[in-house]
Amino acid sequence: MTDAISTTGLGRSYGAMVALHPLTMTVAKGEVFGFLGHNGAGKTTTIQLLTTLARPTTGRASVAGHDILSDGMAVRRSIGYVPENVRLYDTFTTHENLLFFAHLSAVDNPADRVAETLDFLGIADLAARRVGEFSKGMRQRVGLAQAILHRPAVLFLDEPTSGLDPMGVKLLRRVIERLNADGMTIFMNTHLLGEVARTCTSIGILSHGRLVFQDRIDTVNNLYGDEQALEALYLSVLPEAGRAA
Ligand SMILES: Nc1ncnc2c1ncn2[C@@H]1O[C@H](COP(=O)(O)OP(=O)(O)OP(=O)(O)O)[C@@H](O)[C@H]1O
Repeated sequence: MTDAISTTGLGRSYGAMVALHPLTMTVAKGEVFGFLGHNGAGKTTTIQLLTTLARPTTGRASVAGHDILSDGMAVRRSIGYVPENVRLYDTFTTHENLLFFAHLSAVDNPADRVAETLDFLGIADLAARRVGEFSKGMRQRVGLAQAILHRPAVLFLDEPTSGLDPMGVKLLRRVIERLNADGMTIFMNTHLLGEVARTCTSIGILSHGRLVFQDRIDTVNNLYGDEQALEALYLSVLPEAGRAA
């Protein structure tokens, strides 16, 4: 299997509102895929379908080799997901939260795995603190720890940099690189073109629920050069965004 994600005509409507028009695309194993698009373009909807949190109204998809409709449990076991607003148990400490999730996902040696994951992310100092008192950026980091506890094949990140300070963004970039170097495929929704140019190996751009661009980032960089040029590409496929800018 070479594709981490494969969709065929995958779509979702809410009543008359089409959030995602039938989407056919693949993300190869080992990619860091950046999913771009304006507010309301359908990025979160796509992640919700691929993580089995929402059911498609058309089409199908497989994630880590498992069908999202017929084998949702296997999909959920193979993925990690950090939503834009991480949900944690506020009265528990970081360690208690992670231990709980480690038991839920039946990892071997849960306490060791929690400690390793906290060390890996450089947040061991948060272990004994209660999550309810954390800033958004701190919660994001604990959410990321939770998402990678079971070493998923595919990691979904929805706006992972929102709430992070510049140092946090830099640390996240390094974490993504290290996870990817270990073979994890990363699928991230983001608005930060600079991060995409630096971190991603391929990109897709959604506009009003339709995929309007997909290519490898080195091709984009060769064609368009630097970050400003990626912005120019982005605005050229989203003409209405260009007018608003
Ligand atoms: N549960 C829902 N009920 C009705 N409409 C919805 C629902 N969820 C999403 N939508 C609509 O689907 C469209 C796509 O939303 P989505 O959240 O996927 O966009 P997005 O690209 O993630 O946006 P953002 O960058 O602002 O997070 C929007 O028009 C949104 O209003």
